Amino acid sequence: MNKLKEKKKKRKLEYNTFNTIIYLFKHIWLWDKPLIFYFLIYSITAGIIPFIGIFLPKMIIDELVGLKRINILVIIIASFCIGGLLLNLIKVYSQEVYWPRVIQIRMEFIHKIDKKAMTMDYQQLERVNTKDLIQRAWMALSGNDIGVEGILNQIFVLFGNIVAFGGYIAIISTLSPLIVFFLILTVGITYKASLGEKKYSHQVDRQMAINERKLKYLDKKMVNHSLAKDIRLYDMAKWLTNKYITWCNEIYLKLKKIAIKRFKIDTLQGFLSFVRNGIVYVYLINRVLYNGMSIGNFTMYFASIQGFSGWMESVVSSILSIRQQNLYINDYRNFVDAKEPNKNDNRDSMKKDISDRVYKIKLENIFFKYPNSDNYTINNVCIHVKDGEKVAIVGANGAGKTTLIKILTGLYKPTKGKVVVNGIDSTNIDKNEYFKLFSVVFQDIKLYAFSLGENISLRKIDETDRQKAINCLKSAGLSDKLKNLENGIDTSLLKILDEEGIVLSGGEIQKVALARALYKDAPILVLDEPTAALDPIAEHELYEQFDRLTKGKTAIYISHRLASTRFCDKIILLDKGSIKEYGTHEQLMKINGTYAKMFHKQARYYNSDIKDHKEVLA
Ligand SMILES: Nc1ncnc2c1ncn2[C@@H]1O[C@H](COP(=O)(O)OP(=O)(O)OP(=O)(O)O)[C@@H](O)[C@H]1O
Repeated sequence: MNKLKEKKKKRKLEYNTFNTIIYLFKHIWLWDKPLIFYFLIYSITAGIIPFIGIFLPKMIIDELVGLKRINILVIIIASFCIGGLLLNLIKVYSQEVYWPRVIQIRMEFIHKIDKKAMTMDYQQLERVNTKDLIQRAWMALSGNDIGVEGILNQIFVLFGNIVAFGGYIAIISTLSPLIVFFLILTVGITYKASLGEKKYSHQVDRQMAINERKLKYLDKKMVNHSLAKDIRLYDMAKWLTNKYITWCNEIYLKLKKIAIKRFKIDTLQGFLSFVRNGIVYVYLINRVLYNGMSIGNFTMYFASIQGFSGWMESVVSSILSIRQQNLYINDYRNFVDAKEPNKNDNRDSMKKDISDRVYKIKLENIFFKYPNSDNYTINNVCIHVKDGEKVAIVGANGAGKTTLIKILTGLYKPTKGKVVVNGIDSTNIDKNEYFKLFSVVFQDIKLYAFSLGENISLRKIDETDRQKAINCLKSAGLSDKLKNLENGIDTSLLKILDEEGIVLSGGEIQKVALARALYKDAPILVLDEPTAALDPIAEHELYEQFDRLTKGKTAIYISHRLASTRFCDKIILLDKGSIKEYGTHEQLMKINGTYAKMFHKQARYYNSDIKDHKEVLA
């Protein structure tokens, strides 16, 4: 029983329908005030128009059956037609003005998801849960009939119906309040049945968010050009297709269940409407035959009852739909408006404590555990980096080097311990100010299908210091490439948005990333395996220029090529998340531990390479 209550409690919506409507209109007021005006105009005209079709036939029939005055008939028909035409024009105009604006509002809401995803805590974003939340939030904005647009469209219709309500009630209640009650009863039964179906279909949609995420992932992989080689050479098509079919089938089975529920409700609705019309016909014919109801009134009442039934069905469907759309908007708000657990709102500004770009960084007893992991990936790490120092972090695959960099740069919050910059705990420093301290090149470099210049500055091209971007590209070793580009830094990268876009090699991409880091010109340069994709000459040149590239900066350098670490003041050997050895190259060689062993092993393969470096260093 308690479990059931708990389940019910969990399912309770955070924002009720009324709250959501206020939320939406607050945003519309903020983004597009005139839309509310068009909204009202549409509602009023849409509410009045149906009564033209109800009153016009009655008045014509009354006149034809009664006094038969041609001039009065002409006046009636002309005034109703002109009035109807004008109202229709206003309604259609406001509708046509309305829909592109509503799409614009949807775009604004979509952008709120983007903004949230771009600014939220990185660690939080990485979680699978967050990915599902984002997928569900997207659903609220995935079309014209769903979520934000769906609810606005329905409110649009509902407002029109509310205006019509007064008119219908006034007409039908003069006939018989029992008929009104009977009509409401039949519609009430359909409402109740449909509500269950709508809730069920939303639950299915929520589960589908997971299926859709899986399918999207697979879709992207199957058409991804960079995977096309593997797909062919490893004959992966069958394997991927099987997964695709399995996941598609899961979706199909869920949709089938909804379809069956809908079929049952539609059948019930059809049956009720058949019974309702039959009873109303019998009642009205009886009144004409035995109670002296005029043909004009028969026409008016019949049209009103038909209109009212249609009206009620439309109101019920609008209310159901609004309630259903609110479930999607709850999902949206649960992502967009959720408070982040890792967000630190109580930050000091670091600027007052720091002068002349001098940064002393201390990692104090850092422990870090990934979610759902039992073991610490980083285990009691203490590092002190002085200003301008060059520090290398080495270690086997999976030792925790990249994780440590993510902690240092503020992307991950340590599970225990703290990162201290110039004596201030980094959690007390404004996140954006903190990020400004680092120029980082990670292993998984991403290029954007924009111009080369924009890929360097990560700003609009007219906000880019073009000469600085060119200099950075040259420093990163792309002088020759740049010379060959007809449009220089205006050349588009990738062949996604521009057919003329260029495709860079792995090494060139790494150089672009280095140029990007140099352009940012942050006081601390962090390079995670910057030479992994470089040819020996380019690698050689990078070592040669290393001092110049990092001049005046603190540099942290992850590399598997131990020869490169000799440029550094300190070397940290990480093993299973702990610091195993710590010192200069000479010191570590002297103690003849793991570093020395790794160095000797590599030296056998890179012997000639090392000789070259010695020459460079000499
Ligand atoms: N996002 C993540 N979620 C869970 N575990 C992770 C995540 N990223 C890395 N790990 C795990 O943490 C460990 C350390 O990974 P990390 O990438 O820091 O190692 P690394 O020393 O940089 O390795 P490499 O030299 O191969 O780049 C690995 O065992 C890895 O599986």
